[in-house]
Amino acid sequence: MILTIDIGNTHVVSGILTREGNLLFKFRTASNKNLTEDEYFSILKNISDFNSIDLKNIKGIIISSVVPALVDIFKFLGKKYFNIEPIVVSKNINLPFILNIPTLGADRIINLSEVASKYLEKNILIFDFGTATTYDILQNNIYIGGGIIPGIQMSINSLTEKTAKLPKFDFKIKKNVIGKETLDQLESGIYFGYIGQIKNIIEEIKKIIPDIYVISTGGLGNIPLNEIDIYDPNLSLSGLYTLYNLNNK
Ligand SMILES: Nc1ncnc2c1ncn2[C@@H]1O[C@H](COP(=O)(O)OP(=O)(O)OP(=O)(O)O)[C@@H](O)[C@H]1O
Ligand SMILES: CC(C)(CO)[C@@H](O)C(=O)NCCC(=O)O
Ligand SMILES: [K+]
Repeated sequence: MILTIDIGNTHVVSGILTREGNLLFKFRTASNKNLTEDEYFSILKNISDFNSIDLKNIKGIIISSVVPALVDIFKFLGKKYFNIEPIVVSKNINLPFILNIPTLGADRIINLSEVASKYLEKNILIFDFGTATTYDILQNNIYIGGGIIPGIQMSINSLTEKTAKLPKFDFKIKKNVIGKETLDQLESGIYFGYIGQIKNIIEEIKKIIPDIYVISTGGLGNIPLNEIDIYDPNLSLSGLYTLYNLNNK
């Protein structure tokens, strides 16, 4: 079995897959810099027991992180509990696409790796709706660039934290762009405003690459937009597995 660990700014998403790549289960923990490798292991052990998985079968670990302070904790975990030196995703490992931009986040590298190996013939645009929303473009298997905007939850949080009278609310699909009460107005504004940003970005990119195939991922990526061709909530996890196989000597 293989353990995949995707460390984001809000959540760490871990997965356990069979050697053949079947996902047995995945779980989310907060990206807590104060947690030790022992505390994280006890969470992993509990959830594995619940799923009747014997962790002694783990033979490989791969980590991607956009939080530098959290990488060591998971490397320690690998060594202490599994006697494994985890593979850490960076631009310096074997990648199935060409990457010439040195600053790209590891979470974006894993998404790109998965689409590069899965959709060999296509030009691809990936949206990832995490803490930040990112978009990335792969053309002829070369990473040509992308963009970064505030995440949906982050936009909601800053709007309600910086104002005395605006209540907390959840992102949800709305029919009315004209809101009535405050809550209704917040929901409508964020929904149509956010969707509008995404539509406009896709429209502008299609002026440059008309035949681009659009994939979305991330917890809030399941937004109903005709412009998005598919939603793949496990893109990051599959990407980690793909990179494990490319880099496991
Ligand atoms: N399994 C889930 N159940 C309920 N909500 C979810 C689930 N997964 C994601 N979400 C929601 O979607 C949001 C985005 O999730 P995602 O895992 O893509 O990114 P994140 O954890 O917020 O950010 P990052 O990956 O940058 O840490 C979460 O903040 C959460 O509100
Ligand atoms: C943009 C985020 C925060 C998205 O998680 C992450 O990918 C990151 O910190 N990236 C580093 C900068 C870059 O991707 O260009
Ligand atoms: K993520």
